[in-house]
Amino acid sequence: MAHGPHLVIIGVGHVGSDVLTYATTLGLFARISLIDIDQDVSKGQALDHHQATGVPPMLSTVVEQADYTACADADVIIVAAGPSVSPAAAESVGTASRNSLAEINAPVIRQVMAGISAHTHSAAVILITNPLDVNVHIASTEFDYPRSLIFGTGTALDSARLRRIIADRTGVSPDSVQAFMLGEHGATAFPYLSHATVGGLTLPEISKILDIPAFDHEEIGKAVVDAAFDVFYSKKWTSSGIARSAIALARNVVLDQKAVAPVCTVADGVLGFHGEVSLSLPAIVGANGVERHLEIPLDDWETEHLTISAESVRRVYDSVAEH
Ligand SMILES: NC(=O)c1ccc[n+]([C@@H]2O[C@H](COP(=O)([O-])OP(=O)(O)OC[C@H]3O[C@@H](n4cnc5c(N)ncnc54)[C@H](O)[C@@H]3O)[C@@H](O)[C@H]2O)c1
Repeated sequence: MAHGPHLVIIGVGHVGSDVLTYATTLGLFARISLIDIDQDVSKGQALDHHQATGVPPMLSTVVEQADYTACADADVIIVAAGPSVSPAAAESVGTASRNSLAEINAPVIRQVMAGISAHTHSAAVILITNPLDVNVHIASTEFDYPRSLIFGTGTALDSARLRRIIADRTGVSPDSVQAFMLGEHGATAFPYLSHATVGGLTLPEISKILDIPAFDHEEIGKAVVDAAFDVFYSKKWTSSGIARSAIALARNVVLDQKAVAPVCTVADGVLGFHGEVSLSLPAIVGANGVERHLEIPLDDWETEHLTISAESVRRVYDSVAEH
């Protein structure tokens, strides 16, 4: 048995398989266990990636097919189980709504959480499956699992897209951009531009210095939300950005980075929420999972959009809640 950090990936379809690729490339884990309801898929992925670790200069990570008993000594569990929106379904209703997955993926998350919590209560569980915020609420409120250890990638991915857009418009590296999307991972996600910076400068300051058009929150918010569909309608799924986001969060846990990231958790005792909904807000992520939320200042537009987002998530959650 390999010693060192242990990652379990549950669901190794398009997204889980990219998570696996980034995880092996990063070399952060000594052992990676794969669980999928389709055992041919988990077996094939495990064999393929285990063989790939023979290629220099990759590390000798053990990649194995597994069942839920592997969760017992996991440090991080990443969940990408359950279907995505099918391009055919999206075409027939004219939109690819993540919320349309609630009915099919709520039972998947209940099955996955039952499997995990039968074997561990100490691994950080990072959820990817959509509708993300609803699934985080189910996992966090219906199971006796430490809440701080359950979180979703949430708007970490949307924030990466936002940083990329601001970087492209200002002509600087995304590394120099500090900016978050907040709220629902979905249509109502909104940009937190009042406190976005480029190289420490506010957006109005950098726009003036570079003599570029001012950033408008409605326009840029729509550009970020649409960015997912630009990928989806051409490639038919999205996987790279989300996989990198999930692995970045796993790294924050394994290396106890205390990084500030917009992750999805039950909002409780922050910005007027009392556990009624899960959505993405800036939080400190380290070895103990989501260690604390930051009570951020919001302007009127941001406050209004946070309320819209919370209402949207809660409505979908109520449609699949088990009372
Ligand atoms: N949060 C995000 O930003 C984000 C981004 C992209 C995709 N997603 C979501 O990630 C999920 C996976 O997307 P995908 O494109 O990889 O789908 P996919 O259909 O390619 O893969 C899903 C995998 O889950 C497995 N699975 C299904 N039910 C299971 C169960 N009960 N237990 C274990 N495994 C199970 C399937 O066999 C399959 O291998 C979808 O819900 C999708 O919407 C989220």
